[in-house]
Amino acid sequence: MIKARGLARRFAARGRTVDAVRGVDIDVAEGELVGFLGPNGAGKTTTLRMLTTLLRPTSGAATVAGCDLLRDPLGVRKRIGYVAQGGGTAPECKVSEEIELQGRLYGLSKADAHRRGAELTERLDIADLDQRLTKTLSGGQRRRLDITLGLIHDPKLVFFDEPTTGLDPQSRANLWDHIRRLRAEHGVTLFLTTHYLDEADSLCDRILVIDNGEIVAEGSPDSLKARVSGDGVTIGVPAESVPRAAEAAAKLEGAHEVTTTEDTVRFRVPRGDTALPELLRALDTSGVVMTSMQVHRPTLDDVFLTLTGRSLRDAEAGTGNQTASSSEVSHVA
Ligand SMILES: Nc1ncnc2c1ncn2[C@@H]1O[C@H](COP(=O)(O)OP(=O)(O)OP(=O)(O)O)[C@@H](O)[C@H]1O
Repeated sequence: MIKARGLARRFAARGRTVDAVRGVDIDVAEGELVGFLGPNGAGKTTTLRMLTTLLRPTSGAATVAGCDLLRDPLGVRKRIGYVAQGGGTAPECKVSEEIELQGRLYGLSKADAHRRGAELTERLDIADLDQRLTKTLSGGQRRRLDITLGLIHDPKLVFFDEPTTGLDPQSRANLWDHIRRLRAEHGVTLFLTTHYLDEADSLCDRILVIDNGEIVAEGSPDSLKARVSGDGVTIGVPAESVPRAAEAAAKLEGAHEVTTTEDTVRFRVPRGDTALPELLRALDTSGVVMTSMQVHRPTLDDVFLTLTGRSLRDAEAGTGNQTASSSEVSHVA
């Protein structure tokens, strides 16, 4: 469904150049649900905009839904759906009018637009909202309307840009269910961007991890997590015992990545559950009283940390969108 090779995009802004995407290869097979995961500013939206013909690549080539991205952008547009980050609904429009308008834009007859709209809103549990003004919808309802609009022309490949950003946890889980059902019942291929680790983990068959414009890892959530060697263990100890506790942890078989804070010791071991009794004995012998203990299976954040040396959460907080405020000087093709 998607085959991209060396896709790159450079922006020039205020005399500076930003290599937003640095030659990525992407393969997505029919029926897959693939997530594009990375921190703010990693290049997710830029890649998505290239794949959906909204932005011309600086270099590289791609086939999307059977059409050549550069030679046949119209063919690509007809065959794909795109659910953008902010959504595109007009606030004073009724839901039914918005759906009809979108259908007509894609060349459907009024009757077909209504039929298809009714089918989708029914599946997305917003069928009873068709007479409401779009500005009165909740965040979750609005996202489901955005999805209806993106799927009105029955595309076989749909791009979602951060589908659940801004939603509360319950609405997010609800939207995930809808997305899963769309795939199961319509056989749609889905490509979504996200910076939520739990979203990528629970929703996607396969994840591409992007950082700084480059794909740094790719695989199923489980296979990515299997790359992180071992469980993470964090123990709390009184400040004066930290050096002794760290020493005891480092002596455990297979222990690595031992780090300390003022009152905790963290490390990785192949099996956290079996290492703990041994650690407790060692701490006892050294006269250290443990105040708390946590063992966690590897997460996608650990994967990101292992790959880049930074936690995805820190990357979010720290380096985000350095040039977000710079004006765009390179325009959409
Ligand atoms: N029009 C533009 N002009 C200049 N720089 C841009 C432009 N669009 C994006 N960039 C820069 O390219 C880099 C990648 O941005 P992009 O929006 O693709 O990241 P992202 O991973 O989608 O981030 P987010 O999760 O915040 O949406 C960032 O450094 C961004 O500031």
